[in-house]
Amino acid sequence: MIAKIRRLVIHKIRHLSLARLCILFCILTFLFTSYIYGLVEVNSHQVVINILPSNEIQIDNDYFLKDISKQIIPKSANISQSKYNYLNDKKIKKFFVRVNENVELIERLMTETEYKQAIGQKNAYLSLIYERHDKLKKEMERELELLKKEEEKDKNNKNDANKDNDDDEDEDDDETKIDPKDLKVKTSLNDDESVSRGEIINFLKLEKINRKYKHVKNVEELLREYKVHDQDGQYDLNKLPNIWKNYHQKINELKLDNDLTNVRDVLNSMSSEPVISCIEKERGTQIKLILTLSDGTEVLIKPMKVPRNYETPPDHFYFVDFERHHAEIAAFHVDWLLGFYRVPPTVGRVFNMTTELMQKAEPDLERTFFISPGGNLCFTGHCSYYCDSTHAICGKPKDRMEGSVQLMLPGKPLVKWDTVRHPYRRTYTKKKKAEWEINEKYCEQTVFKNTLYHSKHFLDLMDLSIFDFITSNMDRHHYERMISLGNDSFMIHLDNGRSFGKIFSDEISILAPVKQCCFVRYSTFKRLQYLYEKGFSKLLDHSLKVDPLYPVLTEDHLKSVDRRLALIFKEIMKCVDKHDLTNVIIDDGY
Ligand SMILES: Nc1ncnc2c1ncn2[C@@H]1O[C@H](COP(=O)(O)OP(=O)(O)OP(=O)(O)O)[C@@H](O)[C@H]1O
Ligand SMILES: [Mn+2]
Repeated sequence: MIAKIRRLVIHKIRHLSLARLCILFCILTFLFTSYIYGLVEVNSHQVVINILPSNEIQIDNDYFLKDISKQIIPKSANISQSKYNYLNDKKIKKFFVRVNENVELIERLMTETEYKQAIGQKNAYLSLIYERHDKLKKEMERELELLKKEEEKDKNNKNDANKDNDDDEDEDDDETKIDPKDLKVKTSLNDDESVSRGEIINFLKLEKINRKYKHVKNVEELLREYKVHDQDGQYDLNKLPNIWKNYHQKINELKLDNDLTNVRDVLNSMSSEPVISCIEKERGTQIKLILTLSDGTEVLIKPMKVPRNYETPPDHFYFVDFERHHAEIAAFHVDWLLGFYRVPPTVGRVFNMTTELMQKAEPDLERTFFISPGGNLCFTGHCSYYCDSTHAICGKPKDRMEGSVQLMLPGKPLVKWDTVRHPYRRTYTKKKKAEWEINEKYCEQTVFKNTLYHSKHFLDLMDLSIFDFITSNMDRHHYERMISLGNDSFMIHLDNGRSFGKIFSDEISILAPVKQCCFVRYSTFKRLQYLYEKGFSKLLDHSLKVDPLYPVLTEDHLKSVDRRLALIFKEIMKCVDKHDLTNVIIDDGY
């Protein structure tokens, strides 16, 4: 009997281990096939399972730093100082002390006489520009009139001579006609003129006084004005999607909406609202989709093309670099931590390509969908770069696709945008260098002389350079502003898809505006110091935890932002050696 029981137990155990073996085998096969089919994405530091999270993303309220003046330390960000070796940089620490000792000088308001003098100088340059503009316009008008008179004469002559042969000539005439009304103001002074550094500093400082009296316009006012002048009810808030009430209306001349609750709601809805329609964004060099969500919100999608640890190959130029969805998401968080609020809310989302994209796509786009030999759903779309089947966007696996989702900001006819060519634009050619790359004096010789930068724009440009250096974005050819909110409205930091392409090296040329012009906005400096002292990468990682595609940045990417922050201080310190502290760190009241 005992022997019988023993045999039975042994048999059971054998059976059990066989079952265990079976389970183990199943798990291994699952992991292996998942890996092969891309269900599991291998990052440099951890394995992420790409499964759509629950609809509600949990957003941690603590991490968003609302206002620099309050300097809230996120409760849950427990920062271990020892991890950040750079914090021991004695020179940077000493520099902070020095800045602190000079706060009164930096923050000092101009005296009345200084103010009047600065305004006088600024207006003198402006009137010079407008005088020239008017003169040129009048000359053009005169020429146009002469041309018209000659034309009439010609016509009369032709009518008299032979009436048959005038078809070709008419076309030629059309090209020479430029309407003087379309003449853009040339904002730069002439080559033989110059503006001194001292003058520029005064122009920037007078903004601090101007700001006190400035009315900060917002989109809500534009809506009200529109209603007064136009009764078609196009912008009737009762009919407009909620996003207008909850976000767009609060965009103002200084920044996008930075109300934590609003932004949290926008991120939540963008990552979960059902898709109503899907079209391709026109005129893009790389594929971008515009989706309308069920709550009426319009969003811009950049699909995942490369994994998180993708590095731009050393032989690839910035202008052929792939756009990266994770870069768009990370850039939003960097901008928020820097306290700029100039990147529209951006969040990650996993799409069902069949039901959310293909079935909602316009016919032209829908036709580009196909099933790959690997059995995954793919599409190419239409664009000038990478919209061919070798670069198709394919589900990983089947029809699951990651993408960045960015809120589309309001545009025409309510809000007019202005696009400005960046003065430190690269050439977008393989061989030619831009002037700023070969001329160390480019800032004084060109930027100083542009009256557009005799305003807070100049320090906005420095902010943009700092932001782009941190995110390593070499693709800043233009910048845009909502000029309906005012001529000095903030620079919108759009199109960050080509950032975070370098991980282990830093592209110091992105910092050229700061290096050459040697200015940094005081509030930006304080913000950078705050991030440095608290641990930038730690805060950034913490911030990114709210995203459904976390981890958005690899650990090496995170390390790179710490490294770059330290480099920014080193460049500012060099500037201070050259020009003195109060001529570099400028308080323009913004
Ligand atoms: N979130 C947004 N809200 C409103 N308009 C936007 C938004 N994002 C982009 N746009 C508009 O679309 C334009 C093109 O966007 P983006 O720069 O991302 O595309 P692009 O095709 O990559 O440009 P390029 O490839 O030439 O650099 C922008 O200049 C802007 O006018
Ligand atoms: Mn672009």
